[in-house]
Amino acid sequence: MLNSITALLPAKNKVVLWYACLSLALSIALFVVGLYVYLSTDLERKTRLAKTLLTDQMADIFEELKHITDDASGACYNDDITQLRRATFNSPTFKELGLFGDNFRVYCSNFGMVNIPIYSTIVARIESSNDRKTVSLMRSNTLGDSTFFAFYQGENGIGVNGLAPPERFSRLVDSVLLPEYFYELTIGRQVLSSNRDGIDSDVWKRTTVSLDDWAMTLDVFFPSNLYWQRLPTLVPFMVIAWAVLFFVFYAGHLVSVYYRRSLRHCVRRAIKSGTLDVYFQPIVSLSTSKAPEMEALLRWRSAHHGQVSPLVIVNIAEQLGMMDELTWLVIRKVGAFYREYPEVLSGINTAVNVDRFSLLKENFAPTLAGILEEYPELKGKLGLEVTENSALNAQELPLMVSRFEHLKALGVGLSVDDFGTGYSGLDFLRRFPYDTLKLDQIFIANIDDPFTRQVLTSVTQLAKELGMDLVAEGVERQDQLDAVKALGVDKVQGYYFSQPLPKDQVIAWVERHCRNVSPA
Ligand SMILES: Nc1nc2c(ncn2[C@@H]2O[C@H](COP(=O)(O)O[C@H]3[C@@H](O)[C@H](n4cnc5c(=O)[nH]c(N)nc54)O[C@@H]3COP(=O)(O)O)[C@@H](O)[C@H]2O)c(=O)[nH]1
Repeated sequence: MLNSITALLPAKNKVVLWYACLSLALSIALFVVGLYVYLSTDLERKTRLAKTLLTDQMADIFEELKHITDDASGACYNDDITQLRRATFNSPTFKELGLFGDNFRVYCSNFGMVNIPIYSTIVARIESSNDRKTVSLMRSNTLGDSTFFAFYQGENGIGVNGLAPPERFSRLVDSVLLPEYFYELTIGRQVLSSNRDGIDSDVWKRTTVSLDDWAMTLDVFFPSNLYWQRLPTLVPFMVIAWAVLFFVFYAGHLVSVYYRRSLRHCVRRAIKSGTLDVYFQPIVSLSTSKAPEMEALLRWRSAHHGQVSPLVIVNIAEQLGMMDELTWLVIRKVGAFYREYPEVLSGINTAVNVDRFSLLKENFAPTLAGILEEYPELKGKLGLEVTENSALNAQELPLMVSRFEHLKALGVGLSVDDFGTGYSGLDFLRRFPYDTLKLDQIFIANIDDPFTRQVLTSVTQLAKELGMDLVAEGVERQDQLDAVKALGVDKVQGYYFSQPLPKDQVIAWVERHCRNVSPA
């Protein structure tokens, strides 16, 4: 049903409605389950507390009785009666106290001299208990039915029994468990205190603890109506929790949307999913008027950020440590391009830009060899363009030479990109077996400048002497083309001939210009 409602709403409202429903369901669940857990835990905790209080109370009672036997004379003199009366008056529990002898007959009480036999079952329990004490629940002449009795016999044979109405004994339990819980406190099978009759609903949980020394058992019940009475009182808190959860979810949603739409995240996703595009820019040979080479260049239109410059993508990939992944992605796309158009591309090489730090890595050449196995169409057709944007240190220099040799052995061509702007000086050219030197477009843009022209003349001569191909990048106009021609540069890349093009357009371009290359 929610689906059919949300189908009618605009996207933003749908999200709000979903989070509102989710947070409402969670806050209800939180309080519904939480209340049950709370009451169950509370029941356990209060039952344990009641047991502790009962145990302490028993200890106090017998301490009280012991004092009385310590001072008793063994007869029922006035002093004994007075002492019993005083003790009864001061006792928090007992309403009546009596003394008994080793024949287990009560001979003296706070009311005067008496002669009452103690039941044989109780005598047996006193005699069998370790410290000669027991409790019982029975009828007494003075306090009536269900009187709580405690018996203690001292080492001198004189014993004392204390009588109390059960509620005097159980008031501590009441103070802990009432009014929430129902309970039943029994001695043996006799009920000492209980409000169990009041349970008028299902019992959801029952906890039982025992005071084994006294055969006392405390049963505590958690009735369902306690739960249903409490639940409505939590509604205001549920509403607050709903609002808080909604705020947290919605804020989390906005943060995640912001993150997912961030350029960094979009670039990562595009690299992972391989949704970046590769365009191709022809490099034209002036001597043959054909395009024997192309440069593969990244292109990407993001749904959220529009057209993103390859420089930005490369920069983010560097920060994310994904440069290798990016390089392999581009090379595979070039491989797939060759597989798609084997005939048109049969005489054309393609260069891919590579980060110098990727080249230094031990696994670079082996991984590239693996890709060349994957795309045999690329063998002998792939070139790498390396820009020297930072100087190599003493350890990197020999390493780079060996990496270059490995790559050459794979049949991969190597070009110095942007020559003249980075660290690619003359010493650099001497050390590395580059095939091609690409003049940076800044020189072509300033080709009218006499000093620039002087530099270009020297570089062109040097490239020829070293047996390297020379490519002039960034040729846009006829005068620039004439100038590079005059310098003796053979290969030209630039908008004068073509912009970087998507694969189907570059195929059309190659087919159109395969014989005669003219300006775009
Ligand atoms: N590691 C990788 N780096 C890459 C990859 N693809 C691109 N890049 C790097 O981004 C730089 C910018 O590339 P791009 O915006 O594509 O610019 C190239 C050409 O479009 C541009 N060009 C070519 N002819 C002309 C011209 O006549 N005028 C003009 N204003 N610009 C022109 O020059 C850039 C050529 O790049 P390069 O030869 O590499 O210097 C680019 O420099 C790369 O470093 C990639 O896959 N991996």
